[in-house]
Amino acid sequence: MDSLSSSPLSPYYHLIFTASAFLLSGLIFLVTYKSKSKKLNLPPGPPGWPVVGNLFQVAGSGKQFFQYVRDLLPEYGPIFTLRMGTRTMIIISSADLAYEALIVKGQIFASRPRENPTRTIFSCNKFTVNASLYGPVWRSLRRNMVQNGLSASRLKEFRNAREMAMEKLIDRLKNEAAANDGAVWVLKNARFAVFCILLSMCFGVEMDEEMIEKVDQMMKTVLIVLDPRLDDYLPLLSPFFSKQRKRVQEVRQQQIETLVPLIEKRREALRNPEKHKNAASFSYLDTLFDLKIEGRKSSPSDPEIVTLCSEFLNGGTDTTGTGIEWAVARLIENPKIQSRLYEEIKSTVGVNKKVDEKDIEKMPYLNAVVKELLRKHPPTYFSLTHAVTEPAKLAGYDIPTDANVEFFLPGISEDPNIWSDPEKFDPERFFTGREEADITGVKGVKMMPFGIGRRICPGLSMATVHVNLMLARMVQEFEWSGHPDGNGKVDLSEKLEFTVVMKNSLRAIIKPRAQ
Ligand code: HEM
Repeated sequence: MDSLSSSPLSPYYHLIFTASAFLLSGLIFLVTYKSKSKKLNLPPGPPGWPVVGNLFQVAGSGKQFFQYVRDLLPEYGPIFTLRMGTRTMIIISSADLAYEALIVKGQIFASRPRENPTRTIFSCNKFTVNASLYGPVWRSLRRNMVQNGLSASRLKEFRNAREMAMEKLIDRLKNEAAANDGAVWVLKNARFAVFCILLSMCFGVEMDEEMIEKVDQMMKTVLIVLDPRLDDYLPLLSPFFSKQRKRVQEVRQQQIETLVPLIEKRREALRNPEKHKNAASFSYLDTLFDLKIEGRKSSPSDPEIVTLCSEFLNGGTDTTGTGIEWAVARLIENPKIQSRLYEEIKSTVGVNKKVDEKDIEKMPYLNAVVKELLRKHPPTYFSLTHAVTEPAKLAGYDIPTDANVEFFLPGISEDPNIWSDPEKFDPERFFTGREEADITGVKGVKMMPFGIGRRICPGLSMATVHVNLMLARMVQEFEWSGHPDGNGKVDLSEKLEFTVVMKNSLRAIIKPRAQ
């Protein structure tokens, strides 16, 4: 995701003239760059300008970045280069090349690129699972998250938290609908529900709704300041961004001040369990206090713990919420799919019992709807940015170690060469077994909403449970239809907001199901 999941750079477009003033000083860079890139056989790409490369073409195009990339595919094919100021981006959009890079040459393509200064501050100098270079720190942090935080047995322990969050979600929807002639906002409510689950898994302490809102608001503020700026691509311009740099420091401070009290509260609960009977018996945070990191003597500091907890919360909140928003939109657009799903729910759990996560495995149609959802609407259109650990080759081109290697996911999951009717939202393709796809990529790649290979999303299993469970509960309780403002129809336009959400946030009408 990195730079790619951001909004376009158009607000900075006026700075184009300022940038021109720097062209001269950038000439030295250009000469060095040219002599370096001459020796390299980089993938082709649209011709750019000196120093700034394709940066202003992208920013001035008026298109979202993913749209800009999508429009280049017919001309430049499955692997091409964009030069964004000092960054070289290599964009890969074919299943075969993704498989070759991330599975066959998985170890070489498993690292991350250098970060911009803002990200370095929030990642505590790459001390997170997602940002760390391929090496001992990544191994220690990832192993801890997968084996201690997100293992199957740990996931079971949080069943209660999931059930409570589902109850709260249904109540919130009922109350909102009652106050608004049946209308509810989908993304906001789904996001909140998953955030509650992740918060309780992360901190293991009780929180009232006000505190939950406060942490959520803070996380959103962090995402906003993480949006890339022009000086991330043209560091020469950084003197113009001192106000923004100050803001970054303030937000980081605010993040620490919001989360450290929760960390302290958990420490206290662990020290005095008899006084904190409502605290969970386990939390992700517990695994961080004395975590051993290969090659390091000290366990994580409080600011590092803040960063690791934020990663846990951020990784699963918007991604899952976005998935639910698109799922509901598709069910409104296709009432037959919605009825069929409801019929499956009724025939699996009956009318009096609420769907729980054990039922999900017995619902092949629900599973097919969710898989089709992740194919057609991968919540992030780019996987996180990769980098190679050593100079490499892909499709005969050079991949230098300082390049950002980006995987454009819809290029794969909507490829007409590997999918029939890829444009169509059609769960039937998976339900009937007409088409199949191994989501982990091990047996071959056809879609990769969670990435594949060594850096595959460690939250895959949990996230799949969350999406299935939430969707099943929402459909079990309510019949969903379009809002009268859109004449009952849904507008499927997209926009980038960390994840790719609906351009017009989905407002739906809900009607409780007759029991
Ligand atoms: C529907 C929900 C989710 C989607 C679509 C999703 C998608 C992704 C993608 C595309 C990547 C990048 C893989 C790569 O680098 O090639 C990723 C990485 C990651 N995800 Fe998720 N994710 C989801 C939920 C979660 C959850 C619930 C968590 C944890 C609580 C999580 C934590 C992470 C972490 C830590 C990484 C970095 C892994 C690494 O660099 O080794 N994600 N995810």
